[in-house]
Amino acid sequence: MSAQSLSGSCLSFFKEQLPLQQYNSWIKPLIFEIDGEKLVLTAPNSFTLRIVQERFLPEISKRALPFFSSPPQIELRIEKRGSKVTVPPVQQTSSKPIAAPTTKAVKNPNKLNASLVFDTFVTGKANQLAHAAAIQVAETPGVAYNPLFIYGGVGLGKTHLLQAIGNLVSKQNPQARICYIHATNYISGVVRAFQTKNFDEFKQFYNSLDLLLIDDIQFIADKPGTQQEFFYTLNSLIDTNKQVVITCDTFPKEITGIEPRLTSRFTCGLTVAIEPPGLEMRVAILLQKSAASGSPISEDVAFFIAKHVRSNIRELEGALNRIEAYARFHKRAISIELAKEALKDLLAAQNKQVSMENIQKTVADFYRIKIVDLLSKKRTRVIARPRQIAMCLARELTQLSLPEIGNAFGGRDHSTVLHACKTIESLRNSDSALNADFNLLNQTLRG
Ligand SMILES: Nc1ncnc2c1ncn2[C@@H]1O[C@H](COP(=O)(O)OP(=O)(O)OP(=O)(O)O)[C@@H](O)[C@H]1O
Repeated sequence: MSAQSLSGSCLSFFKEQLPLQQYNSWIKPLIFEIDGEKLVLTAPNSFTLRIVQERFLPEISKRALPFFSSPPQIELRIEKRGSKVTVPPVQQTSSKPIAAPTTKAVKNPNKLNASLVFDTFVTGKANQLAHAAAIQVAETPGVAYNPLFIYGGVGLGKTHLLQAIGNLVSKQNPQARICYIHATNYISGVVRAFQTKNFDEFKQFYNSLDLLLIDDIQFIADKPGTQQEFFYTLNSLIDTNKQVVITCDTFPKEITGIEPRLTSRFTCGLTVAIEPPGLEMRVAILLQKSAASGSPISEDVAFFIAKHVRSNIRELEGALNRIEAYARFHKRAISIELAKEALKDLLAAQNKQVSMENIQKTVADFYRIKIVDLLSKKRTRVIARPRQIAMCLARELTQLSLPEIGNAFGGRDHSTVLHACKTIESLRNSDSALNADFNLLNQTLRG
């Protein structure tokens, strides 16, 4: 029996049971794989993963039973950059090669990527603080902000900045001992150190670094052994003025499953957000990327793409690549007409509006409140704030008018919706945790 039949069984079950928007958001993107006696489920992002874990796992386990000889172990993963984040062997890089602490020579996908430098990083309001902090840290490692903690949604440039810091430090000081590592690989290193009882070597390796760049730290959630080890590493490096830079998909205090002493250590240097880029910045990125690839596009075309691809920079790059490939294949120059043809599927998908039902359900799930409360007259902060966020998202993601939105939230006045939008806009500037929630919800709803 194959993973395909298992996936088919789950998909058809949930398609019948759930509203289409929910099915499309949470179930359809899942990848089902069978690995021996294990079911591996891969979700496109951590939010989807959390929702699946909380709401659908029992039913998925039930549906999986006939495909295994005993109740299967279920492993959850997140898909990243076209490949899945699993727990591969430890790899690290250094401007001066450093022996890996627990692995034999392996291919090194975590090597510093020479193209991810500050010169190719376009800046704008959404990332200028993070960019400035990154430059300062790269120019004076261990002195300015330690650790530097950069957080933001998927595909917004966190890895790029992390790598740019590594590349600049390496250029300025070729002797520096630098390690760029994805958190999943760090976890794997801890596991191997346990297995091979090689903790001294493991600790020694990390404690000897001049610069530790650790990507997507949220993956160490619910891994107490790794957290303990990382806590010691972090303290040891910071205490000896060695620079640590950490990236994460959310604000430190918002990561669940991480010990408070560690999250509090994360915030003792500088915490900066990267936000989704605005229209002009998306245009600037497209112009830069197309010029770098040798087929510069016009501003008109860049505006056209940027207006339609709003979720993140990785998707912007994807759209540009698709247009360039389409133009090459058809031997035509890039124009708005050609861009429309190349992005036909994407544009068609976008025309399907995000529904009010999906916004309310997603926000309620996210804040763990009931939809009826969201629509009720209750004014307690735990209900009122998510309600204002949902209204603000509805304004941004649907074509509905203010009175229509008010109506959908238990018959409220249009001025209440306007007030909610203004409140959230202002809070997004002053409350970084709320801003991160808003961005995550926005990205999830946009799909
Ligand atoms: N400001 C920018 N200027 C130019 N390119 C950018 C910028 N931000 C991101 N990119 C490009 O967008 C792509 C995605 O960025 P990156 O991998 O750094 O995102 P991320 O925030 O680490 O995402 P994830 O959370 O999925 O790991 C990369 O190819 C990167 O070079």
